[in-house]
Amino acid sequence: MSETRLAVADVSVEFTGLRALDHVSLSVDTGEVVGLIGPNGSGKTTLVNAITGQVKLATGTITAAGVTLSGLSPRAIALQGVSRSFQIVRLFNAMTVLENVEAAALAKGAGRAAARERAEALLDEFGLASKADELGDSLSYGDKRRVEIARALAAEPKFLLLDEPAAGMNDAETETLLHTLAALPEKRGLGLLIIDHDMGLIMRLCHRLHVLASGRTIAQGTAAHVRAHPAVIEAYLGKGTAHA
Ligand SMILES: Nc1ncnc2c1ncn2[C@@H]1O[C@H](COP(=O)(O)OP(=O)(O)OP(=O)(O)O)[C@@H](O)[C@H]1O
Repeated sequence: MSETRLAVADVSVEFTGLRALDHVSLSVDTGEVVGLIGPNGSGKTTLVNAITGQVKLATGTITAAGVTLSGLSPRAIALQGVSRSFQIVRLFNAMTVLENVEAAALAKGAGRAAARERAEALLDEFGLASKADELGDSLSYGDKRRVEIARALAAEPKFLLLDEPAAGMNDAETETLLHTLAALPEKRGLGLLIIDHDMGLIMRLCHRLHVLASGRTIAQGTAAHVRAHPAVIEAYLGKGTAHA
């Protein structure tokens, strides 16, 4: 079992009357960016929820750096070095940007001075230093998304899972985010799993792609391999959408 791998093995998730994930296996190694794509309702967010303990598994196991995550609480999973952002941003609106990021470092056990230092460095990295004292609630949508990623990183994760980080960003913001995210795996020694509907972003950022349709893996591999895969073409064209 690899000490540097997030491994999802044979995972199924069931909701009443619906198998949202059907025996899915996927891995993310340290230093790697893996894109999770697929049409609407294909199970992408459910897979991230399964990894972070928000939904129960009907089959399978999930390990991070050799530690079994399945069965642990979301908080215990976070403490094992798995951080995430949400499709719908969840900031502490009554706290400042700096406090939002600092809180995540404190929750992971950093002392006050170290947490402040870590939070300030992250705000710099994400172009948010000038907004440090603004309340979460007052930020633009793009800024909220950046704060959420900075907050996830404040926990110094081994694996970072991002659910549509570029949603609602304009082209310039997306471009800046692309460069920031691309640098993360090497700079911070982490593995990145990213869901996004922006295929330009996904194709440029990811080393490998994993494609879901109706809860099943239909293709995986490089962008070139996946783009040419008949099942992928059919899944997208069949639904009349290119939404990932
Ligand atoms: N808590 C839940 N209870 C019941 N059904 C759910 C729940 N969460 C998700 N589903 C269903 O599971 C399926 C997969 O949903 P999921 O949100 O994982 O898809 P997705 O690929 O992330 O979609 P999108 O691209 O639209 O965000 C959908 O049919 C969805 O309606």
